[in-house]
Amino acid sequence: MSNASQPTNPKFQTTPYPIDTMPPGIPYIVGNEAAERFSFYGMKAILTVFMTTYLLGGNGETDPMSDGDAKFWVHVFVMAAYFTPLIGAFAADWLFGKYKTILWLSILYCFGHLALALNETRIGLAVGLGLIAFGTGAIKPCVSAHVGDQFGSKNSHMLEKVFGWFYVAINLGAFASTLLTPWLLDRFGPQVAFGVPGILMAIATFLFWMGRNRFVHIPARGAVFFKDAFTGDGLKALLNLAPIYILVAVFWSLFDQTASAWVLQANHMDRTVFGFELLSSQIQAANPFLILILVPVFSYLIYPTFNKVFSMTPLRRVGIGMFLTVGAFSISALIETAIQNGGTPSIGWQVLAYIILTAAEVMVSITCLEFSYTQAPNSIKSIIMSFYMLSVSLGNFITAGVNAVISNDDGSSKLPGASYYWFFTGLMLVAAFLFIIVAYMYRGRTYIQDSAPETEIDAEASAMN
Ligand SMILES: CN(CC(=O)O)C(=O)CN
Repeated sequence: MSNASQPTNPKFQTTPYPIDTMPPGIPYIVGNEAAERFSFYGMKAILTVFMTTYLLGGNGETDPMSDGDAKFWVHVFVMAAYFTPLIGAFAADWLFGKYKTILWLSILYCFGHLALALNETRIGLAVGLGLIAFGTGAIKPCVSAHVGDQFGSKNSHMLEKVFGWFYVAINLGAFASTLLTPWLLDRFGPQVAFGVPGILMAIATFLFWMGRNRFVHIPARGAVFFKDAFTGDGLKALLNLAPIYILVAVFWSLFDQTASAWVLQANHMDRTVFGFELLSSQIQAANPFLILILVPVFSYLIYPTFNKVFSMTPLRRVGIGMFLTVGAFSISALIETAIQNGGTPSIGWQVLAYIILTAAEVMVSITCLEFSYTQAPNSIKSIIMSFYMLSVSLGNFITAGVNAVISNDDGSSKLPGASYYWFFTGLMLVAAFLFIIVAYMYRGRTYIQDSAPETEIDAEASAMN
């Protein structure tokens, strides 16, 4: 299938380089992603504390939100940030191609950071978060698909490892910013704390532009896009993947509570580590830090070792990851019981929950990224990636929805204390069992940019066996 449906700059390479080594555009994409994720996670890390402590009213006095409202709005924001990928994917695959879509929307994203840094009221918050949700979400599926587009049949064997390293870059940025921005907020206030992530987003945009002559630019499909996307192979791939994404949404519903419920829980824990008292929002840095350790451990030790006795196919990894998430949330439920009984448990218990949850993330999230890319027909790679990202949006919709339903008028909760955590643990357990059935029934095909698709049987074998 030819990709050259829409004109593109004639200087640009429009098919993968016929090489068996690392494509030359990868360092620019990975560098861009690390800086962009620094900006996103830095801002997100301080969001709950900003809303519940620093937010100003129209009269310039502090006018903070309640814990319940902050939890609700954080999840609405993340839900929006993972809904807009669909818009970016349409823009990229149908009209503009991935490069232009990413570049223009990144500029919009920078303005979002600017609004947060310059206006500390609900207006600045709404405008800033609106622009950021649109920018970060709409570029996200395009960036992931752009990684895959750099590879052809000769170097496609490197895809699994590259998606692993891509994820490491994300978390390198996230780790640095999750430690730094809470400290900036505490020390210098919201303008500096929101301003620094904005500068990093500007650097991310510049880095991406620098890579323009090294990238493979797969052109947009133009008029034939809708036919490709919603008939034949495109529709089949979407329908095959939909049940998987719906169940993976439950994983994200729990995972993203590390930015809300777990931060609020950490307020009631003993956060002293080696004589230093960490801020409750800084504990979130445990996740990206653990990713940096666990990705190589899984790639080079756990998967190869397990593969000798039990093939760790993509769908099996995702299923195991879901059961691990049940374990992680059970620990947070037990921590909550201890707090309700008047205790001040050590933050070490939450770190233990983070270790299990991050192992689950490696198995669910990285696998889904690579799996979604390979299962998507070539002309709608961004679209399929955006449908995967909708599962994150759906997950946060579930969390925001549950929080809205359980909140009483007086600010108390219908699921008080540990019952809140047990509710989500039970939901995850049900989803994990259903996933076993869905994975068993999955039928799909593998597509790489310059090769013919594998047959259903081949792809099924590589997915399940
Ligand atoms: C949720 N992610 C992926 C991302 O793209 O941000 C993480 O890396 C969380 N550790």
